[in-house]
Amino acid sequence: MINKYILAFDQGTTSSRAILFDSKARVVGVAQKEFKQIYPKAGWVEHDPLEIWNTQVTVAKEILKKTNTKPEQIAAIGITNQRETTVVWDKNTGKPICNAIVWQCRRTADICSELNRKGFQKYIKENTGLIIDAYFSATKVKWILDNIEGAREKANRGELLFGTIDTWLIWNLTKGKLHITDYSNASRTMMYNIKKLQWDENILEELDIPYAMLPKVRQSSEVYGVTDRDIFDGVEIPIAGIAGDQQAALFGQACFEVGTAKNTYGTGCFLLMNTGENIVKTDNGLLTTIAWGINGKVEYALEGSIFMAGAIVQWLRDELQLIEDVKESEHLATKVEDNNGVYLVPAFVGLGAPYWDMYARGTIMGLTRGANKAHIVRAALEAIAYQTRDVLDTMQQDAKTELKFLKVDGGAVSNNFLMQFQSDILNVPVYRPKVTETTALGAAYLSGLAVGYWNNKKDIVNNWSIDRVFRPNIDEEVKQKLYKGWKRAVNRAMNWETERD
Ligand SMILES: Nc1ncnc2c1ncn2[C@@H]1O[C@H](COP(=O)(O)OP(=O)(O)O)[C@@H](O)[C@H]1O
Ligand SMILES: O=P(O)(O)OC[C@H](O)CO
Repeated sequence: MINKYILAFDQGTTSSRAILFDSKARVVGVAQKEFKQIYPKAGWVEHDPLEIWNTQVTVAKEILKKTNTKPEQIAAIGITNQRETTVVWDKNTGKPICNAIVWQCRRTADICSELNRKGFQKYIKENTGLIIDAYFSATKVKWILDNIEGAREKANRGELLFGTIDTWLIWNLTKGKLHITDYSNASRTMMYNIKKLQWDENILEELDIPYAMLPKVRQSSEVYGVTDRDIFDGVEIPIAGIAGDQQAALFGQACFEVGTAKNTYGTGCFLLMNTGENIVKTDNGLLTTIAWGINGKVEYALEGSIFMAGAIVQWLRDELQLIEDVKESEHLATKVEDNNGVYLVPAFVGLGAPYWDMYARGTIMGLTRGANKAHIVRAALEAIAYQTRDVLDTMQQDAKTELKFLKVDGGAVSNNFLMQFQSDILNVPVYRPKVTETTALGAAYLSGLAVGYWNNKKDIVNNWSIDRVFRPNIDEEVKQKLYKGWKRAVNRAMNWETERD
């Protein structure tokens, strides 16, 4: 019998990846392609949807070739994606009517301020679990309909479709047969009612978004359909799992028990805690989100979304050119004894949880003549850990629970300095698993469960194993002083831009 594998598509903010997993959840191979980040104006971020599709399908084909795998050896495809990023395309031509508006894009801040002024905060929080912010898809769709020529008329005639990246990929994989998303992605749009489990008519009406544009919401693990024959050498591969990347990582980290949590360190940082079938009320800057829908049951999570994490290190590399490679950041940070009073507040696209300040901007504070580039690099890494502490403190308070350990994953967890400092500043052990591709793994599990490749969650728990544990090892007084400095620095960064700007 030929070996069967699961193919995961991990469509992230900076790259498209295809990862092949075997039944022990081992990575058989990875193919990855970066794509263009488009910054048309300060605070705006776009992607070309066609480039996203092309890079994703190219890496999928590449990984099959690289590992000598035939399409018929793929038991199922699981899809995970950068969330909230909004694509609107013409149903008849299949062509996007403009670039995708990326989750980080701030162009709809004023639409959000208007919703705030009209007093929609409570309704949005109670029904979508979210905080009104340019981060989520709803105002991005409104912006497209209001600003792209002819869009509103076409939408009213039922000719336009909206989708997050999962929806866009599946539409293309099935040549327009499926226009679907899953609960976890729908819950990030700010127009999905997470209590009633349906698109929210009141929000759609307020933003003037036609219902006909919206995808059908499905479970995160079920066979939705098959890939078009033209894509993988005449073979139809089942598409059987969908989840937003952060929820997929929660699944891949086997955080199935209520109160277990993971933090993913990629472009941003996303800390999610499983709250089971309960919607935990939070008024302190966290989000309530759908973790996944599986076997007819929907489970929820609390989320702290941090917009800039690993991306700060890329900025040090690409814009300041302080380092040549992101890996160098660890060496530089450990070359100095401490941050020398330097704080970097990475509010480049505003601040997410728990501050939610669309008008905050990046700052470097506490510079003196003694500050050198190693201090700035260290401050950048420390900022990732401080932001995580801000979120975790709030989460423990809201969920009325104390975390015993934090599971971590994502590109930046290879940085040992960052992981140790994270444990120090949280005062919680940090568990780094052997497979840190947990986002892709989560999508693989969701699809594998749907086709019987894996039997149940127990298989997943058994596959999870630790690479290294980082334990708190810092003087209490030093820790407190450091964190206090961070809080002061954040204060200075907040509200830098104003609505008028
Ligand atoms: N050794 C490292 N130290 C610090 N940051 C790192 C390191 N390796 C990778 N990163 C950061 O991790 C991010 C990439 O992680 P990844 O999980 O691939 O992100 P995404 O899915 O958001 O594209 C980049 O922002 C990069 O700067
Ligand atoms: O592409 P990532 O991994 O940074 O994830 C982006 C998030 O899904 C945004 O909500």
